[in-house]
Amino acid sequence: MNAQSRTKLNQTPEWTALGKHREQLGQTHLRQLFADDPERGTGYTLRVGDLYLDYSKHLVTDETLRLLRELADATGVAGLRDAMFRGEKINTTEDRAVLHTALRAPRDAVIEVDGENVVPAVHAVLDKMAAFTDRIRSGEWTGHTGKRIKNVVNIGIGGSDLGPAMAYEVLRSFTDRSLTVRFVSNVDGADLHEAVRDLDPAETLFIIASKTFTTIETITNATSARNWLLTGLRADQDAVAKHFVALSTNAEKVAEFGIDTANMFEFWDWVGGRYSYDSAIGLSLMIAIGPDRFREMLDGFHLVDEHFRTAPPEANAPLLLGLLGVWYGAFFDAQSHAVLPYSHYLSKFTAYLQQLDMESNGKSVDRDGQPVEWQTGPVVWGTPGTNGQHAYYQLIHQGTKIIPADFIGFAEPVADLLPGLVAQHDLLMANFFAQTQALAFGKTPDEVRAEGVAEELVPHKTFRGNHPTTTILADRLTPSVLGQLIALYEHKVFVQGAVWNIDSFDQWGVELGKVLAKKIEPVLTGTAASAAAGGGEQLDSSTAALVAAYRARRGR
Ligand SMILES: O=P(O)(O)OC[C@H]1O[C@](O)(CO)[C@@H](O)[C@@H]1O
Repeated sequence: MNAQSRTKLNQTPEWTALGKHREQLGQTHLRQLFADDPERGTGYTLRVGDLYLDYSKHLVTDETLRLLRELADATGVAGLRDAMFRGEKINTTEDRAVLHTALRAPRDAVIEVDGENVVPAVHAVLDKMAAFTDRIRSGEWTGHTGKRIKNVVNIGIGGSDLGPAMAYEVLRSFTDRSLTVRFVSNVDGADLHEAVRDLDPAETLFIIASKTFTTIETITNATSARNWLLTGLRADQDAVAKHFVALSTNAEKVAEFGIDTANMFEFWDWVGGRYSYDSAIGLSLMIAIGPDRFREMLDGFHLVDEHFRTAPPEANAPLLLGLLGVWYGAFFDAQSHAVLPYSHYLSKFTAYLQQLDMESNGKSVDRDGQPVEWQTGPVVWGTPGTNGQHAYYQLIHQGTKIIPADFIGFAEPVADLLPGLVAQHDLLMANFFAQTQALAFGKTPDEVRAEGVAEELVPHKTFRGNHPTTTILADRLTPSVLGQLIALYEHKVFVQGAVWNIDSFDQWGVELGKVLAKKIEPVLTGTAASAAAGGGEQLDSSTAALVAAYRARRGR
């Protein structure tokens, strides 16, 4: 559908129909929905690759799902999806194709951007990464002094950090334990300090990951890392070649920094930063888990890409998850979405999803630049489940807000868990199943009374239930399963952006802060033309007072 001629979302008949349906649904309880349909727990499920997805504990009926699919039809989700897979420039504000799906396409696929098949270049870079990985892991690649590389430090931020840092944690049990792999992102010097303080520079490889190679945090940390290395080795610039490689789209800036472009692993402007960890940005991960495991992960991504592209709407998992989010945002006023993994290895999973979802769909104008009149992306949050149970679950169970949540768990513990710890997995998973049950069905006042609870405590011990959750269960956390999970969320975010008619692939909202920081920094250091006046810029009275207090504390 042409964005220019598109009817506003909240003026479509499909939206109106959903609104009416919501009114009819009223306070209908999940207890009722389950009582009405004994097959609900098995019927409202999908299987995608290795993922078993249960959406029965959602506040939906067959009619809700039908109306939501009609909304997807009316808003042209399938058309936009096909345009994305074809390599059309659907990121209109940046005039770019959106082709992270090409990063995991098989060698013989043909995907064209501006008339050129991009798949051979994708595989050429993957092959180059694999060859480099093998040289590092075998010890063939040595540092400037001839020592074997034992430490790998990835320096990047946002999409050039969160993906590999998350996936490294997730796949720890598949990593080469003889290598130390660390991730530095924060421009706070403490981050780099803690990452390198116990490392031998002669054994350390820095991977500078930056799509643009202009990101101030990354270039600042990379420069400091270079100084640390050269000082530690008492070497000159020549040492850089054996200790620094770059992951970037910008060869000119890489060369300017002093990294040989032969040691650069390329990607392309049609890979968004938050969609990039299966590109060259994943090099640190590939070094940690090896090329074969990395390719298994890509196959997992591809499996879900194909599912999203070809599965019918009623069995299409990303479509379903995306539409459920639209439903709660629009018709239940849900403001946030919790992602609660029951796996310690997924401890950085939600942080990764925050960028994926919130940088993509945190928009308030539509594709034509008109203000939207409906909720867009939710606040995404969460930490591993059992820890959350002893912290914020109270609010999810008994607070005043509705917080749809995803529960992610695995039937088997990871392969190399110490034998004595394997038994704990049943307890972990008992909590996993118990929580979605408690959230859905709650505990009525009568049930509380039946336990002999004093009347004045009954309201406090009642759980109203009816809190919607999705359960995602897989047999085991493997590289392929990780790829499947990430692709599932990528496409869910895509579906929501398509329905809301926003550009999910730009991120103009990060720019203003960057520009202002550039202006304020010389004021802090006293190198601005007129520090008091904000380097020629008039600071507002609050910021001016804060800056003055800072400068005074630093003796300036
Ligand atoms: O890879 P780069 O160019 O250093 O950018 C890092 C991150 O900065 C952002 O542009 C936001 O500032 C993200 O979209 C991106 O992932």
